[in-house]
Amino acid sequence: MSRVELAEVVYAFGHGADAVRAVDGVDLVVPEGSFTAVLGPSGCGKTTLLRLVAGFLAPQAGTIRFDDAVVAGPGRVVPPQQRRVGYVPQEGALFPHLDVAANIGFGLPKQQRASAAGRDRVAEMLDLVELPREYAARSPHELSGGQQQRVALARALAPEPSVVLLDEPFSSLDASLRTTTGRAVAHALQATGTTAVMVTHDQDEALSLADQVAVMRLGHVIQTDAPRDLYRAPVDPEVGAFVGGATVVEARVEGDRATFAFGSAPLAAPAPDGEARVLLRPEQILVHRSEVGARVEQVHFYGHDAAVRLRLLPDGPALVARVPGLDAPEPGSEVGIGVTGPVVAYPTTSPTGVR
Ligand SMILES: Nc1ncnc2c1ncn2[C@@H]1O[C@H](COP(=O)(O)OP(=O)(O)OP(=O)(O)O)[C@@H](O)[C@H]1O
Repeated sequence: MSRVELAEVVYAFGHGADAVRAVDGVDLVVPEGSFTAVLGPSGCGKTTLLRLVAGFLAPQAGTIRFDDAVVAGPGRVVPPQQRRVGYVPQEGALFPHLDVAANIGFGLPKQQRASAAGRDRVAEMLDLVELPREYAARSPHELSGGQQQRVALARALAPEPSVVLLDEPFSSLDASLRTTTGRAVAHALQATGTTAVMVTHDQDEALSLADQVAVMRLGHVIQTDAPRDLYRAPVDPEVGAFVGGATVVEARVEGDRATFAFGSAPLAAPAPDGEARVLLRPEQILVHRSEVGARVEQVHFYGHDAAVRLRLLPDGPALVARVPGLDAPEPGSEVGIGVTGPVVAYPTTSPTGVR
């Protein structure tokens, strides 16, 4: 398994004034054996980045390394088949005319495929992705979408690749299958110590499955962090809102605290004194029945919890709080609000702050 490193990688589609810089100077380190999610909205350059790592595209500038070996850089481009990359596409990836065993064995050396060692490897891979061994004889159309994606991962892992690349691998699955398949895939990658890069536009998927998340915007990677750190201290409010529910309110920073219209909170990270905006997560906003400070505008009940949309009285900004489902106040009622836990403050004048 390899560490993957991208340094100042650029790829533009088209030429001159019409060129689209899909990947615009990306730096990214994927540690050996880690699972990195590249997260960003549609069109931000995720797929292009993955195709550059796979070798389907060659960068116009910058360098891509697998461990110490340059696989793409000035004057050198190693073709995809020599990079030993496993690729798991969105769907429909399996060969429909081959059974599961032949699909999984496809990337193994020819002499190994029909041998006992090849059959053992297929069985081992089925175990790894938590599918019954009997499925080896099935055709892809006899499997559910989630099972097909597990087989696609087994096929990618069978030849022991340097790195596995996953391109929105669960996007065609329904919500519950997405979760179970995602967990099984993450578990198989971890069990084999595989270096993996997955692109996704789904923040829940990125935060729950990956060891580190690289957030992309307009061709740039703007933050790479462990899921918790990304959620707790996003580099700017836009990243904060992209990775979870967020309300941004005006505040004033003094020392290690931020004060805003309905209270104050300690800072999660140092920020300069003065005018600022703070990012509040819905679960940080507390609702008190005994006080009055905000009107409940809407309640979205999800069972285990509820999203409560509040308006600061008399005519202040809107906030969203997340409370245990059965504790949700009634729409139209008036409640008090507070904030728990540290907050991140962004100077109002920051070039990355919300304008
Ligand atoms: N073959 C192409 N020719 C011209 N422009 C392209 C081509 N492929 C992609 N682009 C442009 O490059 C940018 C990045 O595309 P890319 O497919 O990498 O984004 P993405 O983040 O993977 O999006 P999605 O989540 O929708 O797949 C977009 O602006 C897209 O329109």
